Amino acid sequence: GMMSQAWEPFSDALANAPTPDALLQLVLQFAKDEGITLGGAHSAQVLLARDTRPTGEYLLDVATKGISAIVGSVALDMGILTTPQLHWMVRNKNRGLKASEADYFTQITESFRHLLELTPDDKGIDELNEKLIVDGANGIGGLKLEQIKPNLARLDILVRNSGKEGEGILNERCGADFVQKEKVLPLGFGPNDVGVRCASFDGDADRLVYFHVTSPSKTSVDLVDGDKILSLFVLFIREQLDIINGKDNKGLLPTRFGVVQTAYANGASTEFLKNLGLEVVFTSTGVKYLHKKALEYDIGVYFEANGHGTVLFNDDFVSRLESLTARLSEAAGSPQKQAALRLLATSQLINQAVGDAISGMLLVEAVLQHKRWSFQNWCDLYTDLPSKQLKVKVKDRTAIVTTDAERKVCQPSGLQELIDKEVVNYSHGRCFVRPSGTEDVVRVYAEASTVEAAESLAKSVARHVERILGFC
Ligand SMILES: CC(=O)N[C@H]1[C@@H](OP(=O)(O)O)O[C@H](CO)[C@@H](O)[C@@H]1O
Repeated sequence: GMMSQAWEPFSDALANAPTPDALLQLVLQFAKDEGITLGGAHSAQVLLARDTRPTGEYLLDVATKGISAIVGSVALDMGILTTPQLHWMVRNKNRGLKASEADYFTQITESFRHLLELTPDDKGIDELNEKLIVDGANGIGGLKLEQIKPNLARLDILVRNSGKEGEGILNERCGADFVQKEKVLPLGFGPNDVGVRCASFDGDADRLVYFHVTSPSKTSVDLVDGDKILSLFVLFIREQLDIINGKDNKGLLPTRFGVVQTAYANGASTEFLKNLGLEVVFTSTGVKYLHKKALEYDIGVYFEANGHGTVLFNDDFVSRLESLTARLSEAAGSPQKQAALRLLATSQLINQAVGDAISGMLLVEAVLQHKRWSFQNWCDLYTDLPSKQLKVKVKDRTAIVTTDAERKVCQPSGLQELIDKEVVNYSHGRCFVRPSGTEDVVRVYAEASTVEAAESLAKSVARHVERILGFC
């Protein structure tokens, strides 16, 4: 799982230790405070993996030395992997399950095949729907996808920016972050791709977005971001739960089904989900918050708009689901049994440890085939409100303190009132500011009914932030 948040100050202190001796003292003090016996009977296995960048080997070497310096701990080099593969391995190892890369591939390709077998008979697939072009961001995800491609039935996948030697630089003008933020074609895509379904991974393959090339003469794309991927998953899971439980959720498998978003979720997606009668909750930005919240449900779906997310199935719920499928064994072809089997296969396919572009993509593909939906059907679920994000460099970004899942500012006083005064001038206006957790900037996000209005709202609020916090 995620590192305990209470340990974050310690990890910050470690990273900033001024001397080797200070570092040693920090480790000793921390071990004492936390009651950790160093060099005791308990050993620790630390699983390491790296990406394709030239720095990888050096980093692996120093990490191995660091781990070996702690008596009783052993470093295991798992090779070159995507981030979600490594998370999956750690989770499986801690549960005493098979945890090799071959096991990962077998699990996702088998559960994908199983889901396709459970597609209703009357629903076929046309040729266009089988075609999928994937932008691998010149990272590790494209290489891994090439490996499993031959084992994926009913999918004709072409990988570009595949990470092969010499094809391009990691994340440069390609990848999920680029496509989602810039809303333009990644390198290697062009007029010949009009009408074909395309997906973009990020460099370490933990984010996924989809897009369509709109016209041969334009570089802009129709984007399907994390919010719409979440909405597709939610519709599919709800459909299966409704088959099992009826619309009142009082049937064979009463289920607590929750959806978790952040303030960056497009307002149109939240409205869409609420109109389905779903419980939508908000957390602060960052997967560690979303993941924790999603664990509170029998089935918890979370996504950041940037394409990072997954679907979590609670262990008890999976046991109930398994015994239900066993009980329904007499009626193998019954709709309820089929729906229960689809949920089980979904829990096997989608990574339970962290967001995973490869397994997420396979679930998208299985659901589109299940629903017999084109990319356009999916796009038309709802229309995104235009939005704009800006970064403001200030003297001290931590002067901004937020509340209500970062949607309101409580410090410095007066700033929230200024934002509110701007927002009322815009139809469908929404705006929030927060200090970034990964860059030394304040992020401004605005939404409104037109692109121009969203930009203008974001700029007005950015000016207030600069004035109050001091531009730098
Ligand atoms: C607006 C945005 O995209 N924020 C990103 C970014 O966090 P910030 O705290 O906004 O810098 O990096 C995080 C880690 O990758 C990611 O989880 C998050 O969604």
